[in-house]
Amino acid sequence: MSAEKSILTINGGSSSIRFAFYQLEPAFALLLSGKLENIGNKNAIPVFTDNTSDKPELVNIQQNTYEYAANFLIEWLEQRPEFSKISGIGHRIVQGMQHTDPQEITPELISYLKEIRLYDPEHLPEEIKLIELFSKRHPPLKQIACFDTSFHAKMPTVAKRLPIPRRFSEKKIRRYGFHGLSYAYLMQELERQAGKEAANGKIILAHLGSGASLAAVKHGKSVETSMGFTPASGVLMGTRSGDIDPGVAWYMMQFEKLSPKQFNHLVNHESGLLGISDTSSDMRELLKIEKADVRAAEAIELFCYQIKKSIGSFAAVLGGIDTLIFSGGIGENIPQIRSRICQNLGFLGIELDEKQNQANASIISTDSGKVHIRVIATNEELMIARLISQVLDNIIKN
Ligand SMILES: Nc1ncnc2c1ncn2[C@@H]1O[C@H](COP(=O)(O)OP(=O)(O)O)[C@@H](O)[C@H]1O
Ligand SMILES: CC(=O)OP(=O)(O)O
Ligand SMILES: [Mg+2]
Repeated sequence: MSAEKSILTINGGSSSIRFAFYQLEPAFALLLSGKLENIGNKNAIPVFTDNTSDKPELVNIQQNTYEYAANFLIEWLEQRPEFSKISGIGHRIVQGMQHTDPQEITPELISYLKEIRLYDPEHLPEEIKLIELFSKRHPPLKQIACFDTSFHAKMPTVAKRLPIPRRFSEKKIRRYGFHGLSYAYLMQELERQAGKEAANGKIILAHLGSGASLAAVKHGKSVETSMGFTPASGVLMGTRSGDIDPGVAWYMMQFEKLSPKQFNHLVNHESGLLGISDTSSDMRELLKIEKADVRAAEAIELFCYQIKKSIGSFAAVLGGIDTLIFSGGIGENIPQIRSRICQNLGFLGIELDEKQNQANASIISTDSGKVHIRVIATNEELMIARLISQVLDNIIKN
């Protein structure tokens, strides 16, 4: 691969798009990165930030639709000198069902993703839109899909099963798990920081962002994770309910007369921290008001409680725990939340060093605590770049 070559990574979510340009040789120098946030959020203006500049550019996007925001971003990217040098674009694709390995995005793959796009209406439609916009404007550019499910693809069958009639497993309706690009990056980073032996142990990874999940990893392999068939499941999140009694779905449809679309909106956009607090999906905001507003306090309490429960059950699955890793916007930046999650987990060997924790240090466990507790900043974009570098040469040759 030529020394000039670089790639663009795109991480498109339901309300944000993150991007990064990486040089491939020397690998993986970051050339430019940024994000567009608040797309489609009723009360917020989408904001575009260029992270790498000395004077970060902050632009308010006038029209709050995904279409407009995506077009704005693509036009902005095209004007960067870095764009003319890219040899491919890597996309994070949240759900691909049986597709898990990084692969070229072909017309066949796009039509398959379109078939399943409403399985995850919060991520897939927007991800497909971005791919199609790039291919319309730059047909020769290779685009590569990197699936968020890949990290969990070899979970034991028992962890993949859903206890519904067998015929649905033929339709591949099962547990998949997500945030896999983040988990793969955290595992590589753990090995780099703590060595092979640590990365081979019993590990619980907590990716706590506006979407949140946990994974249990043994001998480097995912054995359990909190999300299942869609990223609406597992622990409660910023606006997502996480797991709820299936009977609640019945109640909502039968008695509250919610349509499937309205139910999806309820569990993905009106629930979680926002639903309980009635105020905000943003943990920082809730922490500011929790003393004065019991609803905010209750939302935070339930978040920490559910994550604590997941840690306990994952420790049971793993038969112990050697390392606990906090990541994502909340996991990386909010000591009070880490502290509340870890409270009373001493029986598992989880003991926080509060001074280190308050300092957001990379190791936040006490010397005597059996479990190594770490804070690692995740980097899904860099993981996409690493994955692409392994397949791009072959894709270009073919
Ligand atoms: N620098 C920060 N300091 C404190 N909290 C943060 C910070 N960055 C993000 N958060 C919190 O993390 C959550 C968003 O996480 P993030 O990982 O940025 O979300 P996303 O899933 O969209 O990538 C919000 O609840 C926010 O309050
Ligand atoms: C899989 C998932 O939930 O992703 P995000 O947190 O980016 O919404
Ligand atoms: Mg995220």
